Amino acid sequence: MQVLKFGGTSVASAKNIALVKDVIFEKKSDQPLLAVVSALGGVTTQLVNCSAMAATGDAEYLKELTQIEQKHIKTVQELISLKNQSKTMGKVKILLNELEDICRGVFLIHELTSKTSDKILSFGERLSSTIIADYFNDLGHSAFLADPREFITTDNNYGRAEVDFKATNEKIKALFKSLKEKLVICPGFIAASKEGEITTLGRGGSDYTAAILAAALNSSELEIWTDVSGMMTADPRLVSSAYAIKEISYEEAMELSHFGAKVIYPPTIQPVLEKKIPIRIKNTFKKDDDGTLITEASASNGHLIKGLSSIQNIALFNLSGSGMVGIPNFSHRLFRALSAARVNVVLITQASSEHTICVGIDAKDVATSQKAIESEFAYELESHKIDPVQIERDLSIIALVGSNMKAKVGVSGQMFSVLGQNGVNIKAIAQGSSEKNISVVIREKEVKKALNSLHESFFLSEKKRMNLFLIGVGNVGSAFVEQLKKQKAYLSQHHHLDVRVVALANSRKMLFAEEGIALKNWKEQLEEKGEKMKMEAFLTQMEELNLRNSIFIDNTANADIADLYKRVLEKSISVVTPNKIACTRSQQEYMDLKKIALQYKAKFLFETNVGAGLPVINTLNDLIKSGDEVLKIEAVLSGSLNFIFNNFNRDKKFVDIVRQAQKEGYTEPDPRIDLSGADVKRKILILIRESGLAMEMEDIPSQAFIPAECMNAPSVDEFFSGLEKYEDEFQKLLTKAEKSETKIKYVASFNKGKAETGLRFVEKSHPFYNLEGKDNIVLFTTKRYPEQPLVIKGAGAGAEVTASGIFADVMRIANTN
Ligand SMILES: NC(=O)C1=CN([C@@H]2O[C@H](COP(=O)(O)OP(=O)(O)OC[C@H]3O[C@@H](n4cnc5c(N)ncnc54)[C@H](O)[C@@H]3O)[C@@H](O)[C@H]2O)C=CC1
Ligand SMILES: N[C@@H](CC=O)C(=O)O
Repeated sequence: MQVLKFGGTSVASAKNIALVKDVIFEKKSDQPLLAVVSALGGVTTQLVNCSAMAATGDAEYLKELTQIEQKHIKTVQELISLKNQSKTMGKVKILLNELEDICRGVFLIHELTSKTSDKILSFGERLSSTIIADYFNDLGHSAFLADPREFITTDNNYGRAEVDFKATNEKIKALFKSLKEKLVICPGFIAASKEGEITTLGRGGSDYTAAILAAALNSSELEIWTDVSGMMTADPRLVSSAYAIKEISYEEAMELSHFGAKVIYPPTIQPVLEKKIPIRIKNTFKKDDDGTLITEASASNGHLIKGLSSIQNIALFNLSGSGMVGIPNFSHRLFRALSAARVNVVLITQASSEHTICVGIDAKDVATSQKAIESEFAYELESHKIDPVQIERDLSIIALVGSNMKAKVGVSGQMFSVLGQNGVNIKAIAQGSSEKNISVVIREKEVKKALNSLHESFFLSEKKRMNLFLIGVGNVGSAFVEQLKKQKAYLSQHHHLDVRVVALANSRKMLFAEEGIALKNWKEQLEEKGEKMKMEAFLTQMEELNLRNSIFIDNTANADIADLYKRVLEKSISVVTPNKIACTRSQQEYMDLKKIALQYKAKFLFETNVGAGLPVINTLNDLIKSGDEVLKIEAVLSGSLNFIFNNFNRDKKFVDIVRQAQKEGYTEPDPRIDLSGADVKRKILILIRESGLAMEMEDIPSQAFIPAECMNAPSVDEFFSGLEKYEDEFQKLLTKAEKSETKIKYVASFNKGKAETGLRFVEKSHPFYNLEGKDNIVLFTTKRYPEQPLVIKGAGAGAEVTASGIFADVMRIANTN
């Protein structure tokens, strides 16, 4: 006998029931088939509401009843051919009339006993099975309508009756032995007491009916047809990359279902589990999907875990106090008090110091639990042997589930590190010695982020998603987005990375898309769909989205945005920036940012602060980390000034070359920052600090080569006019260089604790002499490179190279997280 169970969604409408028919007709086997059906989707809830209303004397119950009637009548009309319709309609009407009479009785006497409630609820399955059996008969497939009241015998614990398996199994075997029909339709959920009264089997009742039948009839498999394609690796409403698990063991399935994957309700599968009958979960709406096969011992999926589960609405009770230590009776009293108050404890942890004990319960039980605990420990609380009970709400439990975790080192380490890197604080931890489940309690608002980052980390074949929040889409920012657009497919294929731009902003507009902005026409989208840029709104939205692996990229030269890094890092969101402002504020502020990044497990990366895309800071970091010491730095650090002096000649005016450098995207948004030497001062300061030394901007002297009047011009335009006026001064610099057969370079140096910046006329023999175009050069003389310095040289300005440096920082974060 093949046993299939169809849940409420599978039989919610005539259209869905037709899909059930397809599933049944496709079973080509000669074996008879038994289909256990639930009530039409939503009907059980309607019956509960209807009877509750009737019991309180609310005449509105009639409306609910009418809706129930209409739903069934409509299903008959849509499902059964005209010639057979009146027969089925007659049966349905009889049942509906009976239901109406019972509800009227409840309404009149204002009383709903659990016995009557079971009677009322039984109509859901009785109606659905009657219609479905007649539907098959109408299609010419003789179907037998079984009545579980005749063969599932229970006690009279109404609402959740206990099955008498001995009697039940005998009756089932006897009945099915004599059946001639190849197709049996059986209502789930209902049974009868020994006295013949209708009873119901409680939560998951239809699954239970199917499991009882499959076990009694020794079926080779039990199929549970529902509206999902099996047990998923995580809740698909929270983790979009979750997928159906192909094979899972009973134990794993029970761990997962207990923790949220509500495809099966563990107590209901007990009968098949005892007989080791496999259960297959299938999707009525996608019948060709594989589904999940649940067996005694499932094959490995090649990963450490089988799935992730989550339960929301959890509250934690924390009891602590010196009076608890070494008192054997303490936990017994706690759990007895909770049990007496009918509170289900979902999670327990106790520190080995015995100084605290922590229990997780459903948030709806908070008041009851608090009352029970405070009353049980009234004396200890009053005498301060234990501290006042601490309650934390708005929590969730998430758990890693899988037998493969057993005896594997580092699983919980991986879990905690992934959560830590994403700023998810763990409030409590529980792991049984079976090592099949590691549960942690976290804040409810972190659940989505936590599940997604764990899912990515434990199912390595999946893509790891990186979420970018980008402010500044000028020269550098635009080049970065364009590079990302080109590289997206490559990153996905070769690095398993799904890098998404979740937010884009310039100084006027900002645009957010949680699932990522389509980069094809990002500029138009920002213009057309973007809302007014407000920094606070940008940050709040980014924080509220609370996405895993988030990176804030600041491609501006703005001080107010640099002010935000602290707040961003404190949310465990990494910061990548070419903006030099944050790193060149006071030594204390610079150190604080680094400390905060470390504390919140976020990265603060700014490779492009010096030498644009050149690997200057990373090389220096590697030297220092490996124990080297910087003795001297000599460098040309301004791409724009190098470009200007390399192109300045008798045929070109100085101001025109400066304009060209700006046009080419080598200067700062405000070119006065370059021409004043401030940009170079910032860069050498960053190198000194990254060498592990302390210094302030004011400690670095610089020689100005631009007349003060020009530098102090109130606007960039007036600055350019000023440059024009002082052309003769610049020509003098050229004459000096020509006469001395030198080249003009703006040089930064650091030696014996002192830094300097300024113009130098370098001779042919100097390594800076042949520095072309917009190139930078950095010479590090260190303890390990004492004679020949370590040299880094190449393009030191320009949107493309800078963008690629930012890209490299993003990849560093993606690869370490
Ligand atoms: N151009 C280069 O070669 C290099 C530049 N950098 C740095 O890159 C950064 C960006 O430079 P560019 O792209 O050349 O500048 P840009 O002026 O072309 O672009 C700046 C962008 O920031 C936006 N922005 C400015 N203030 C804003 C605010 N308050 N809110 C939102 N958006 C704001 C602007 O709208 C614009 O989209 C600067 O910090 C610069 O020092 C670093 C290395 C090399
Ligand atoms: N304006 C800078 C580029 C960015 O750091 C330069 O000219 O070097």
